[in-house]
Amino acid sequence: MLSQVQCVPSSLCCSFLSQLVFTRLLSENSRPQPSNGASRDTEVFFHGPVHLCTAGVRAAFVLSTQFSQSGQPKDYALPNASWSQGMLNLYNEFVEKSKDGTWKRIPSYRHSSDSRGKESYFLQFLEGEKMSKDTRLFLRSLDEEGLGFEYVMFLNPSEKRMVTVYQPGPYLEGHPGFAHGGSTAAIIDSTIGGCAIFVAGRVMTANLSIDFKNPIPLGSVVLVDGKVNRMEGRKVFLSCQVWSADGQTLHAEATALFIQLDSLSRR
Ligand SMILES: CCCCCCCCCCCC(=O)SCCNC(=O)CCNC(=O)[C@H](O)C(C)(C)COP(=O)(O)OP(=O)(O)OC[C@H]1O[C@@H](n2cnc3c(N)ncnc32)[C@H](O)[C@@H]1OP(=O)(O)O
Repeated sequence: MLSQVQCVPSSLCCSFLSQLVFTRLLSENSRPQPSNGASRDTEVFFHGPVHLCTAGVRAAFVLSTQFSQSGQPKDYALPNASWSQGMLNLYNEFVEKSKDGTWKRIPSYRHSSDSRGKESYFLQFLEGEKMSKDTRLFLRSLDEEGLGFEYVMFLNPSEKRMVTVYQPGPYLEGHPGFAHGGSTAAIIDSTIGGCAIFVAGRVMTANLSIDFKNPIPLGSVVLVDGKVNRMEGRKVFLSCQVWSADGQTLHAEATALFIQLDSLSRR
């Protein structure tokens, strides 16, 4: 099957009120699912008015889950209870590879305003843009662990390569039991987007072409492996493959063109 995907939105803009409504929808209608199994019980419906009391409690919950106990922004690229053993194994493998500096784990925050960690050079370019504190980065837009995009990225600077250890959750369902192709496109776009930002600073996706080879079961673990192939002026050419954790199944292959938005070159 050959499909072309262009233009994946990079962020979701949520007002505070819509966050409250959204978190209530989640609390009323969803139950965290075991991440190692596909779930069909993932549709969200609105049943009634939002009670302020409940919303307040939910808001407090949301805020408390976005910050660690030290008050620092929560780094979402660390293991949580929804990660399967397969996810942990791949994560540990790359943590091990990071000990000599070859690879570098990329921290990941929910809001653009959380992007000031010392290693978050990928996201610093957002600081100059007018985004409110309530603006959520697309792949981190859910409040509960394991439902959507669970992932951690590792950068290999010398190879201009980024791998993402990725476990799609039940909210990303397309065909029953499998990840929607748009969600696969989003994780590919973000993985190679990180590569492109690393070599070229501020960039946008101009073209993303994906061959979907085999469906990705929800709750399974895949490795998204992207790299920069070459740069020509402002054009950054990249490629990416999505493999099952055991390396036996090629789920998707992609090529992409990103365009550098200004002359700021980071490498
Ligand atoms: C770790 C943290 C993780 C976090 C990392 C987070 C990463 C997030 C990644 C998300 C990225 C996105 O989804 S971004 C959202 C989706 N993308 C967009 O919305 C982009 C919309 N398009 C645009 O804004 C524009 O078209 C641009 C910026 C792409 C290009 O406009 P421009 O700057 O005026 O450049 P332009 O002169 O048109 O083109 C420059 C050169 O590129 C070529 N070019 C332009 N577009 C194309 C194209 N589609 N296919 C072929 N070639 C093209 C032109 O021919 C030209 O070549 P020559 O004549 O020089 O040879």
